[in-house]
Amino acid sequence: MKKLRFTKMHGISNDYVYISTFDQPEEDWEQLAIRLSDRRTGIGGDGIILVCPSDVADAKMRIFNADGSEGKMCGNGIRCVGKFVYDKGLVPAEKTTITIDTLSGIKTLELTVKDGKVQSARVDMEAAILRPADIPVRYDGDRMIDAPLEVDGRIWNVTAVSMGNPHCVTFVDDVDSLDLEKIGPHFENHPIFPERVNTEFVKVIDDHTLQMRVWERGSGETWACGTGACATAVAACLNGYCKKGDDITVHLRGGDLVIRYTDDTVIMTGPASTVFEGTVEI
Ligand SMILES: N[C@H](CCC[C@H](N)C(=O)O)C(=O)O
Repeated sequence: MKKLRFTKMHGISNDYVYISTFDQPEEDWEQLAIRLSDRRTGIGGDGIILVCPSDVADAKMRIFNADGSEGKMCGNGIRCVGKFVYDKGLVPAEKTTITIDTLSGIKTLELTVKDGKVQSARVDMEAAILRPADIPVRYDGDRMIDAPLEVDGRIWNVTAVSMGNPHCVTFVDDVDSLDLEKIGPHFENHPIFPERVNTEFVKVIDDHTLQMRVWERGSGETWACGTGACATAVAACLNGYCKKGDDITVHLRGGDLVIRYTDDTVIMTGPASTVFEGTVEI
């Protein structure tokens, strides 16, 4: 029986099983993501994240959702990958600005370190993508902003944004009362999103504060979504609720992220936590 070493980590309760391939062999990650994510028969998580060697960055990450599908970017995940790489000495202790390669390109992180351990990270998430074909979303206009969309018999106004992965943002008067288990899958699998979609349900608190719940592609409702918080802040600016250049606090079920949307990039700042280490028989 083979054993696999893992580290359980989370970014404001968006939790993943982190596995290093610096010193462990490749496996069937799609199947393992399904098995290890199960909160009763597995380790439990919103998916698994691989921390791999890279020739072009300090490390490379791959993320697999709980249904085994591979995502192209994970905001809460990349902060934890930065913590994993630094805390385990995969970069020198003086190196607190690191790069992580992803399927959505190389991202730069500025790590906040205390007592030799990363507490949080400021991530340059790069430019928001708004061209429908690049999100992708089947939509004729040049950007999908505040557009009506029928989902499960109701009309919602949605804004489509990619942060390297697809997001559908809709603004509502109250997020706490939404039945995401019912409505989430209808958004996730809506035919206008050929690669499915992550959906953010957002209440505007004021011009620099948002409250958000998220139904993630491949994982269902998670307690936080970093790329989703970025897409939400971008959509709030595009819809006139918030202003470009301001720090926007996004309240998620698991905690807060601070997002700044400028003309050429999106900056996300938030915590990263290690819960426990272990080995699992596979
Ligand atoms: N479910 C997402 C990947 C995880 C993103 C999220 N956990 C984050 O923190 O950005 C997708 O399939 O695009």
